[in-house]
Formats: sequence, structure tokens, C-alpha cells
Amino acid sequence: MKAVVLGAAGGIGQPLSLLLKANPAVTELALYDIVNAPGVAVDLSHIATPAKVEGYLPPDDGLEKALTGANVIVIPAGIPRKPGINAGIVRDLAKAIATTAPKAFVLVISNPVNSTVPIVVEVFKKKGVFDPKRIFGVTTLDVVRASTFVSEILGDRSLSLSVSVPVVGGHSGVTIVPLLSQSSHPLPSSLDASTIDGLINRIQFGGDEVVKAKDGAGSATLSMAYAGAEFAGKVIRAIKGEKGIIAPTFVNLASDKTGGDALKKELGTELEYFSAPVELGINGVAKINGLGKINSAEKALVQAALPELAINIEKGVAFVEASKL
Ligand SMILES: NC(=O)C1=CN([C@@H]2O[C@H](COP(=O)(O)OP(=O)(O)OC[C@H]3O[C@@H](n4cnc5c(N)ncnc54)[C@H](O)[C@@H]3O)[C@@H](O)[C@H]2O)C=CC1
Ligand SMILES: O=C([O-])CC(=O)C(=O)O
Repeated sequence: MKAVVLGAAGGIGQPLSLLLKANPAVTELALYDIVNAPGVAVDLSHIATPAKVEGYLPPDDGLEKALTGANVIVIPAGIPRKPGINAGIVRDLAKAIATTAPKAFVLVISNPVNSTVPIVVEVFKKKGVFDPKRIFGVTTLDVVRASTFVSEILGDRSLSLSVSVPVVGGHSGVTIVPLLSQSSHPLPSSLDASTIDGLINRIQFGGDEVVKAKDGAGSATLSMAYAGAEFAGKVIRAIKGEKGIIAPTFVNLASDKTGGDALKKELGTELEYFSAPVELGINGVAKINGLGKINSAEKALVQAALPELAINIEKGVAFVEASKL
């Protein structure tokens, strides 16, 4: 089981690589960055877990060497909150993956996820290796935040390990739609509307809370690494044959067989992407689940997410269309 981290020396990349090194199911871990990756790799290589760790820089085909034989590729490369720059970084990394590891599972963390996932897909299409079952936008941090904030409202943080709330839509602001009515631990019916609205807003704009607190020193890194490792861990378990693993993730809806068409119908949209609870299997997306029973306020949130999602997706598609590959 070879896992690869592209952008491994960054704020997310380092703790994410640590958590992947700590996962005993990973036998090979390749770290790639434009700086510092060999140092991070040697540091992690002293940890007594099975994974053999190698670090690579761009010279001497470092990227290609990192990608060769990859099963799971996680991409936290890029710059936080600098619109535009990540598009080119993700496009170029996707190009290398399409050539060197076209069958790998690609987990995109780099923002804006609503646009960077379409960028990877469009590159793969142009290179003739696109499979909608293997490309995932990582929205797990929204799910992690929902568990944490709901457990706080329930007055018992120890519940956060078991509270599960599906979060659907996309990964930015109003495109983040928590389905609180489906929380494994229902909110008290006595909760007033403004508390619920505040909770939804906190989940949607949790990223801003971290950016503000870090005061110029970047965005969420440690919680993102935790969330990324959790999602990658689920994908790895699914590849190894475990059944019934379901996680919300931002996927392409092109595949009729996996339920993409049914979800589009349910949403009343032609959009080609949405984050929905996805059942993972040995080939990637086994089934995109529908949203299930949601209340009228949640229906309104889903509808409010669609126009912004459409703009974000189109941006990603147009960027690749205008690119020379
Ligand atoms: N999906 C999500 O929920 C979240 C996504 N993010 C996004 O993750 C990305 C990374 O964030 P941080 O780790 O905080 O940033 P960072 O700046 O600390 O690290 C980014 C790393 O990417 C590397 N990099 C830049 N260009 C590269 C290239 N062409 N190839 C390989 N590596 C390259 C940099 O050298 C750096 O080590 C940002 O786009 C951020 O917005 C952040 C939090 C949550
Ligand atoms: O908000 C940001 O820039 C980083 C991010 O995606 C998050 O924390 O959810």
C-alpha cells in the first residue's frame, strides 16, 4: 500500500505525513514537495511503523519517482487563501499523475476544492485516463467540525468521537451544507432557531475562525491533517476490501452506475459535482448515496449552494480548457 503526499513539507503536509506514517496499513510513503521533503522523510523514517519513507524534490524526476506505483495520492500542495495560484499547481500535479499513476486514487485537499477537483478531472479527461470513481475532493474537515461543534452544543465533548453528521454540497462557505437533522445524536428539540443557525454558520465558516485566530500565519493545518488522514485511512481500508465504509466526499457525478444520475435528479440539477455520502469500495466510489430525508430548511440550504457550486466548477473546467497540456 503506497501512499504519496504532494506538498508534504507544508503546514498540512507534515502532520498529514506523520499520521499516514502512523497508519500500519501503509507500507510505502513517498513525500514530494518543491522544498524540504527529504528532511521530513528522514525524520519520519525513524518512527517504528511498517512504512518505508522516501522524500523527493523536483530535480531528477522526483515527482515521477514519488508517484510510481502509488495506490493513494493525497494533494495538500499550494498556498492557503491566495486565489488562482493553486489552479496551476494542481493542474501540473494532475498531469504528472495522469502519466505516471493513472490508476491511483487521488484525494484533493488543495483549495478551492470545488474548483481543484474539476481541474484534476479535466486534465485526466484530456489525457484519456479519467475514471470518476477514483478522484475525491476531501471535505472531511467539515464533517470533523460538525462532530465537534454538535458535541459542544450537546454539552459533552466526549461525544465528539461518536457524533456523526453528514455534510454535503461543497467545501466553501454556503456550499457547505450540514444535515443536522441526520445527526447520529439528535439536537434537543428545545434548541432555538438562532442557536441552530449559529451552528450551521460555524460549520460553514469554520475555516475563517482558524484564519482569524492564526492572525496572518495561515489557515487550518493540524485539524486538516487529522481530517485528511481519516479520509485517506477510510480509502485505504476500502481498497483492502473492507465493505460498508461511507464518507461524504466531493465527487464527479458522471457515472450513472454509481448513482450520480439519481443524485442529480434528487437535487434537480445538471451539476457534474457534489459532495455526498459515498460508499467506498476496492475500485473507489462504489455508490453515491442520495441525501435521504432532509427538512425544509436543509432543502433551502442545498438549493442555495447550487449556484455558487456551478460557478466554482465552471472556473476549474475553464482553467483547464484555456491551458496547454
Ligand atoms: N480541503 C480542505 O478542507 C482544506 C484545504 N486547505 C488547503 O490546503 C492547501 C495547503 O495548505 P497549507 O498546508 O496550510 O499550506 P502551506 O503553504 O503551509 O503548504 C503548502 C506546501 O505546498 C508546497 N508546494 C507549493 N507548490 C508545490 C508544487 N508545485 N508541488 C508540490 N508542492 C508544492 C509548498 O512548498 C508547501 O510546502 C491550501 O490550498 C489550503 O487552502 C487547507 C485547509 C483545509
Ligand atoms: O478556510 C481555509 O482557507 C482553509 C479551509 O479550507 C478550511 O479551514 O476549511
